[in-house]
Amino acid sequence: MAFIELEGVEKTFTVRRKRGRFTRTKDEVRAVEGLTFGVERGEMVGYIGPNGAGKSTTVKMLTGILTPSAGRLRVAGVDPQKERVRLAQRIGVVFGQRTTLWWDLPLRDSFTLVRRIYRIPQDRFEENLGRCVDQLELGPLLDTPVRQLSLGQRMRGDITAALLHDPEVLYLDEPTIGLDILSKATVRRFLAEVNARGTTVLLTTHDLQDIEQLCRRVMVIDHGRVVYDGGLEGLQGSDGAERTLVVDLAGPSPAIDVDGARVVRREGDGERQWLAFPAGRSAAPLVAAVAERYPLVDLSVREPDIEDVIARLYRGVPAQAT
Ligand SMILES: Nc1ncnc2c1ncn2[C@@H]1O[C@H](COP(=O)(O)OP(=O)(O)OP(=O)(O)O)[C@@H](O)[C@H]1O
Repeated sequence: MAFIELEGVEKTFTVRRKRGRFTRTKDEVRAVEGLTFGVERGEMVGYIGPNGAGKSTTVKMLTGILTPSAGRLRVAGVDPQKERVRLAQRIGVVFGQRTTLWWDLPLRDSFTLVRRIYRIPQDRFEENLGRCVDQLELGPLLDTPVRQLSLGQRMRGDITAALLHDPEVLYLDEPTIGLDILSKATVRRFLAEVNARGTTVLLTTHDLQDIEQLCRRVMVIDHGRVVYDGGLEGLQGSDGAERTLVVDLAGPSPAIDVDGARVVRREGDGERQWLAFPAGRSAAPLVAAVAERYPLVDLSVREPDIEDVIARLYRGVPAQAT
């Protein structure tokens, strides 16, 4: 059995809506339907999808906050709904949009409270705190009340709070949202290190650079279903994705006309042109065709833009999955 395992998991919300003065109707929202996947111990997996895809609902079920309407779910062998408190000792959660720290207390006191809540032995607490403070550069901030911290500083505090009890699994929901470039780099470096030490990480983010830099595996979810599960490279080579051949010609030229590619951009009088072609196809025949008919001086191939590929993937999924 995988470390995190979901089998046919569904979650339906019933929403009561007022229609007219006396009538109310019940609408069903299927947040997650038939979700099946496994994550092995020690993996770091990107869990991405458009707004409303069902990501938060999944994480809430994995932490035991929500109960699935159907299906089976296990985290580290534990059923989150039945043993939520026991599971809490083994997982850490960071929600980028809201803090779990105490607003009026200095950062240091928030960490002490976390120690008491999780009953963390003093030596383990000190060792973990020391490492986080050091790597996340929190030393000068320990006596600052949380409300006075910048978003990036607060986020680093939240990540620390989630790791003090040595969780085996870490769920991260938008851990770099709103951070400046330096804070993002610090947080990413730290998360890579946390994962390298053996913590299993499920990372939800809209910043695809987080995924590119941290995750070998990515799951794309849309309308409550997994629509892609694999490496980022596979996503770049998936249906509809395109690579671009950039060609430099010896002089002005009309739009290049060759089979299997189309000009998407021309610079100057056509000395430089960009040709899009399916990502899964080899560039060699295309290069040969261009070289035969045009005065080719230089060329390069660009991989598909990952944002673009994912946008296509989202659009390609039918709105009403059956
Ligand atoms: N408590 C609730 N009651 C009713 N509907 C809900 C509830 N929670 C979520 N939903 C609906 O379930 C669907 C999935 O929502 P969810 O929050 O899981 O998406 P998400 O992928 O996390 O989105 P985002 O990227 O915006 O956070 C949406 O249609 C949402 O409106």
